Amino acid sequence: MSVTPILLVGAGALGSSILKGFRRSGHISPSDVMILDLKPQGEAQSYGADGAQLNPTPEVWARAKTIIVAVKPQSWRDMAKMLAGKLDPEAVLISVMAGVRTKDLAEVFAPVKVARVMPTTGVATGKGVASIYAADASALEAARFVFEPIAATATLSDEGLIDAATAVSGSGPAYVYAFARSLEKAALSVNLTPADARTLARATLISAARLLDETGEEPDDLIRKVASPGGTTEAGLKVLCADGGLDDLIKATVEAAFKRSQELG
Ligand SMILES: NC(=O)C1=CN([C@@H]2O[C@H](COP(=O)(O)OP(=O)(O)OC[C@H]3O[C@@H](n4cnc5c(N)ncnc54)[C@H](O)[C@@H]3O)[C@@H](O)[C@H]2O)C=CC1
Ligand SMILES: O=C(O)[C@@H]1CCC=N1
Repeated sequence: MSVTPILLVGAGALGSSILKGFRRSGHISPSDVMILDLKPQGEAQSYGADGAQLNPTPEVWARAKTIIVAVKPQSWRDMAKMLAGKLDPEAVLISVMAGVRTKDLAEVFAPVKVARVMPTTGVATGKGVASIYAADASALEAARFVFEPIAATATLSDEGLIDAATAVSGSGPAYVYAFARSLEKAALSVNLTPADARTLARATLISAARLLDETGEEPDDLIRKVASPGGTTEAGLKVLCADGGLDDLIKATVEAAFKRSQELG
């Protein structure tokens, strides 16, 4: 199976993160990448300088073996008008768009095979998260080849689960950043300086995540190691988790994102 050259359509927040991930992992080199974007910015430009083809002619991009579509769900049909009928029939199209269904993509791009992937912007670090769904074996293989070196992956058995993955991990980094923001604000309210509040909130989140990663321990076990009986953490957790409040809030958050993902297509 030949995965390259890869055509990335849309080098915005996520597309650029994917490019940065390729740079980190080295499994796809810039010379194996073509980029189509209406207004190519930073990472796309620097890929161009390093050998990627930036907005090449259709004769050139039509040779792509893998097409990664990373435009907004609302603009995919406009983008499709430009690509449909011009792609290599043996190519695989990987959509990272929330909500847009395989059935709709296949209708426009057949006989090109389709995979759906829901990554996080963390792929930029080479340690993102990506959920993968493809009914076709070659499409699944291509999606794994592209994303496994830059993300912890989950292969989903049913396309409907992509909406769930979108709500949990696709959107998830923003929930974590929102928590960081709240912790920083709270640090100010107990009189830390803005600079210290920023450092402590961020470093706490990063070091806690690192411990979760490196120890493989369950959150409950890690909580027990922080929370002394009758101590400060216990006092804080009594507020944070009172009456299942945190569970309820996160559940409602994920359900709202899940519903929106179902609507987006
Ligand atoms: N940002 C994120 O964390 C995640 C985003 N996604 C999905 O990735 C997709 C892209 O999202 P973002 O990167 O956040 O959006 P974005 O707005 O930052 O990037 C979209 C890019 O597509 C380009 N574009 C639009 N129409 C085009 C066309 N016809 N031809 C070529 N380029 C075109 C724009 O110039 C822009 O650079 C969305 O479908 C979203 O659902 C999925 C997972 C995570
Ligand atoms: O907010 C969104 O719709 C996209 C999908 C997951 C993350 N960002």
